[in-house]
Amino acid sequence: MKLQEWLENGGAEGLKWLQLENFPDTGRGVKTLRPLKFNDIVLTIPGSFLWTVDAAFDDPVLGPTISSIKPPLSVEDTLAVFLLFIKSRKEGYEGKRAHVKLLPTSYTTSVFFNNEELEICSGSSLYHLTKQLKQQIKDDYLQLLNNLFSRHPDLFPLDQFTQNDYMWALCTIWSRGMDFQLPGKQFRCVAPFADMLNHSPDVQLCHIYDPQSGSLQILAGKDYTIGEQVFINYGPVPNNRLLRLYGFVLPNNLYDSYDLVLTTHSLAPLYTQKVALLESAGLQVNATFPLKLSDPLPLDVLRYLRIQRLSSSEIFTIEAKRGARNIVSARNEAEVLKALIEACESLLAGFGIPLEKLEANIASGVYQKGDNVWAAAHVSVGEQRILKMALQKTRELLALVICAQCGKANEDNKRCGRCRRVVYCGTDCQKSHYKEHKVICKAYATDEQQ
Ligand SMILES: C[S@@+](CC[C@H](N)C(=O)[O-])C[C@H]1O[C@@H](n2cnc3c(N)ncnc32)[C@H](O)[C@@H]1O
Repeated sequence: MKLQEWLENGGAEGLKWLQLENFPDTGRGVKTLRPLKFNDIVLTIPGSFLWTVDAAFDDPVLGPTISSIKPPLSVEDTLAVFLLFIKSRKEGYEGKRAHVKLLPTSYTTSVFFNNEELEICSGSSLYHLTKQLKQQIKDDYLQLLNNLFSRHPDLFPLDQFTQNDYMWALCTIWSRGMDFQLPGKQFRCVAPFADMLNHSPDVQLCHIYDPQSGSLQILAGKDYTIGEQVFINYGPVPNNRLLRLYGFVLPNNLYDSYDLVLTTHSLAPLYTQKVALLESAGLQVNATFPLKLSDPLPLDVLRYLRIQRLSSSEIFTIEAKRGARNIVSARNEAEVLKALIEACESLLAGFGIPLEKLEANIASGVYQKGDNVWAAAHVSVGEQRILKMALQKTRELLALVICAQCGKANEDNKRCGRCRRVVYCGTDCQKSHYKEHKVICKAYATDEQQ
C-alpha cells in the first residue's frame, strides 16, 4: 500500500494537490500542484495516523509490554521503540510500514559525525553536547537492551534493535517530531506525510494540532504558486540546534545563539543570601542564558553576575533587592564586566579553529557546501560571532565604568564630554590619556554628529 493511499482512505485531506519531489537545496520535500494563499488549509492528517505515545500504548501487541515497564520510558524512547517495532514487523501495519519505508535510511545529525568532522566545531556548545549525547545514547541503549529488548526477543528481534537502529530511530523522532504545548502537557507526534515538509524561516508558523479532533493541520505559511515547494517553520532554531536535531544548517542564521552557562559555587561567600536574591529576581543558580545575534549581552546575564559578585555591604542595597536591573556599585559593575570579558576571551580561545580562518575556509570552498565539515564550520562561526559581539559590548560597558587612564571604578567617574564612550576619575587622568584617546574620540564624535 502507498502512504498517500492509506492516508486518503482514512480521511486525510489535501494530498491530491501535493507531491513529493527532490529539491536542490533541501533534498526531498513537498511541492504544491495548486496555487495557495496564505493561511489556506494545505493538509489535514487525522489523529489516528499520528505516531504518539498514546498510539504506542494502545497498540495491542506492543502496548502491554511498553506501558508496564519500570521506570517508564521517556516520550522519545517510546516513539523510537514504536518506530523500530513497526519497522521490524513482517506483516500487518501496512500503512505505518509504508510510512517507515519512505523514511531516510541515514542522517547527518551531529551524533553521526566522525571525530574529524566534529573537530571543526571544537569549542562550540554543539561539540560538547554532541559528545555528551553520543555517550547518553550508548547508556540509554544499554538500559533498553537490559530492561526491554533482551527480555522480549519475540517483540524486539535483537538484530533489528541494535544501537545503530536505536540511534536511527531517535534521529527520526528528533528531525520529524512536532511539539505542541497543550494545557498541562507537552505533546509530541510524528505526522505521516506532514513530516516530509522542509523548514523555511521565511514562512509563518503553520502547523497546528487540534486537541479536540486530534488532527494535525498544515496551513500555507505564505502564498505559493503551482510547483513551488511548500515549507513549514520549525521555529527560531539556531544552527547548533539545527545540526544536532535535524542535520542541516542555514548560513547566516538570524537565530544563531550561544548558550552561556553561569553557576555559583556553594562555597562562594554569602551563597545563601545570593541564591535567595537570584530566585527573587527570577533567576536560577545554575542557569543557561542564550546570547543571541539580536541581543548578545542580555540584561539577565548582567543581573546574575551583579548578584553573584555582591559584597557584604552591597547585598542589602535597594538595587540588589530589586534584582540588580541597574548598576549596584561601580566596584561591583567593574568586577562583573571584567569577569565577563575574561569568560568570553577564554571561551573564544577554546575554539579549535578561529572565526577568521573558518570564514576564509567557507568563502574559498575548502569545505564543500552541504558537507558535515561545512555544517560544523557554520555552527562554530555562528557561536564565535556572537561571543565576539558579547565581548565587544562588555568592553564598551566597562569603558563607561572604569577610568580610561588609571582604571579606578569610582561612582563619580565622568564621561568624556566629546565622544561619551569613556570615563575619567578627574581632569588629570583625562589630560594624561588624551594623546592615546584623541583619534578614537574624534572618530566617535564625528560618528555621533553624522
Ligand atoms: C521533517 S523532515 C523533512 C523531510 C525530509 N527532507 C525527508 O526527505 O524526509 C526534516 C529533515 O529535512 C531536511 N531539511 C528540512 N529543512 C531543510 C532545509 N531548509 N535545508 C536543508 N535540509 C532541510 C533535514 O534533513 C531535516 O532533518
